[in-house]
Amino acid sequence: MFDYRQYKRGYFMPPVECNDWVKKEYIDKAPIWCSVDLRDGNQALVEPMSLEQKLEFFKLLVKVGFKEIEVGFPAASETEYVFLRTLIEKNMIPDDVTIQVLTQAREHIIKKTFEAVKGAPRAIVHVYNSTSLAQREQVFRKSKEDIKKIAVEGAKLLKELAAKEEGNFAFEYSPESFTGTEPEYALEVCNAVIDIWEPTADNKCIINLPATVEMSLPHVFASQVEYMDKNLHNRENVIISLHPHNDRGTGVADAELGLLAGADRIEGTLFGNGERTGNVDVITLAMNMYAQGVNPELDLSNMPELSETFERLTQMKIDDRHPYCGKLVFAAFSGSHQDAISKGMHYRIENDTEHWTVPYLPINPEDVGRTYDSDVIRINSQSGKGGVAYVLEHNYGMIIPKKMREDLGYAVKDVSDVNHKELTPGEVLEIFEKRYKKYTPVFKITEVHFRQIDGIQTTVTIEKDGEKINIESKGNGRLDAVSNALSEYFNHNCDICCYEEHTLNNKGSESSAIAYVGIVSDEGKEYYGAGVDHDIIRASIDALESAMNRSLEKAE
Ligand SMILES: CC(=O)SCCNC(=O)CCNC(=O)[C@H](O)C(C)(C)COP(=O)(O)OP(=O)(O)OC[C@H]1O[C@@H](n2cnc3c(N)ncnc32)[C@H](O)[C@@H]1OP(=O)(O)O
Ligand SMILES: CC(C)C(=O)C(=O)O
Ligand SMILES: [Mg+2]
Repeated sequence: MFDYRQYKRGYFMPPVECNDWVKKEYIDKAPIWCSVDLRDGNQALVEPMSLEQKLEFFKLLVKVGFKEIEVGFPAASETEYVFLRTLIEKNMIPDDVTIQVLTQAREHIIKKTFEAVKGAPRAIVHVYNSTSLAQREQVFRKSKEDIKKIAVEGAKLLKELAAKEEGNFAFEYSPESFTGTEPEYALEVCNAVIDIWEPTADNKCIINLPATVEMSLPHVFASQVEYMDKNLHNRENVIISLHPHNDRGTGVADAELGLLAGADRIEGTLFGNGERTGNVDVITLAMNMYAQGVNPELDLSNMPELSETFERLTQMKIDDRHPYCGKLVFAAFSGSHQDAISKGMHYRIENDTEHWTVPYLPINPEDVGRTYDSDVIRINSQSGKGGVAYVLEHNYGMIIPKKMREDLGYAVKDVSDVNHKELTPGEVLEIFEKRYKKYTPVFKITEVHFRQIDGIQTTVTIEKDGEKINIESKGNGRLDAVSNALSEYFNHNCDICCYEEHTLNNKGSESSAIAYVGIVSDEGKEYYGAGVDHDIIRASIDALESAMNRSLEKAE
């Protein structure tokens, strides 16, 4: 049954208008980040991570710069318990990192959690119970008062056990399923918890507002957060944390608007792994800040390493289009994008190396460990001359003349179209060489001599149909003289419409020159050739020879 009428909106708006967040334009500082990869991310995996895998993941999170890491639900399984004990007993928790553990608001589970966390230098104990209308009615079958009591009893037990234990404990409470909870009621429960914990400036507590299941447009969530922000008791000593999931595909928007609405902290995961459609993706959030000139306070400079480790440890796959880290997110196949990127890159070098403004690339791919060579301009049948020229320049130092680019662009596009495949830079070079270098189906120039008498006089020896022929001619310059010789002999126009040359710095060999020559045929069509030689005259004559051959071949 595909019937929309079975669904209705399950969220609740705050009782008063809460839309001050609308006036804020952007997020101006990084929130407190808390990774929940090892808990929420892990509980969503087909095969939760082993001890060794969790240890490696923990090190990765520390390297990225998380200062708060939810390491698990120690009452859940032996692996979770042993992992936590290993971190503590082997002193693996850096001084500036605080671990966090999750527990249901149930006495035996809270007690087991405190046992597990014994000896930790610092820990956030995170307790939760569901508060939504649906969970109250269907799962717990309890009144609002009874559900609040679960939270209050849990909060009391945390305080009591922490007082008995040696250690530096902070507390976090989540009204789980907050997004399906009436905001006034969520507020009442959270305030009851805060009143028990009595947080101070030196010992703040965390109230975590989860979008356990995303139920609304992100602006509704932001209004709910703002309502809590404005009405929580002892607000200055409370850290408001958000924990968005991504059921509607707007987890990032929830987090961003929620931060505008007053939140201080974000719980999320790398690449958005997590229950169902995932937790909010911390990488996208952080990179969104970074791309607006705000320090995200996470080091995401080696995205390929992060991606590889994540995929290996979780068996999850990062989508090719995943923001900032997918394989294709910096790739431009289409002609107009390539052209703009290529021009933007040149503009950057010539005008402003300090700021990144290249069209179509929100950030510099090199910032996250990607390369221009293989990641940005990629060639297929959607590509254009700008992209093809960029690939040759970037990979082989060839600066294709503007006039020649269209001819080359269509030649490359056609090959890709016919073969139905992307072309590597090497294959683009091969097309260039086949088409323009030493292209001699009609004749070959075997010798050229010049004499400087009354301009330039030349004898050009060509080989045609197995025969050697000497042609005498003259011109204003050497190339002009050879062009005249060919034109006269073949009785075919060979006017030069394009001539450019530059040195080619081939790694490992002496530098050579490349010349590009374009000629106009009798029918007014342009034909191009290229030549490479240590001697620039030789390179130019080779280029002219190829262009003339193509022109004659077409005329035949
Ligand atoms: C949104 C989230 O991600 S929340 C985190 C979810 N993560 C996990 O659940 C992973 C780890 N969990 C587990 O390993 C197990 O659930 C355990 C070990 C914690 C508990 O196991 P069990 O007691 O066997 O099972 P279960 O979780 O089904 O318990 C259900 C009971 O706890 C109650 N309960 C569930 N959550 C809570 C809570 N947060 N606070 C208080 N009671 C709760 C239920 O109402 C139910 O009560 P009932 O026995 O009276 O019907
Ligand atoms: C435990 C809570 C915070 C949770 O994971 C959720 O509500 O999504
Ligand atoms: Mg969650």
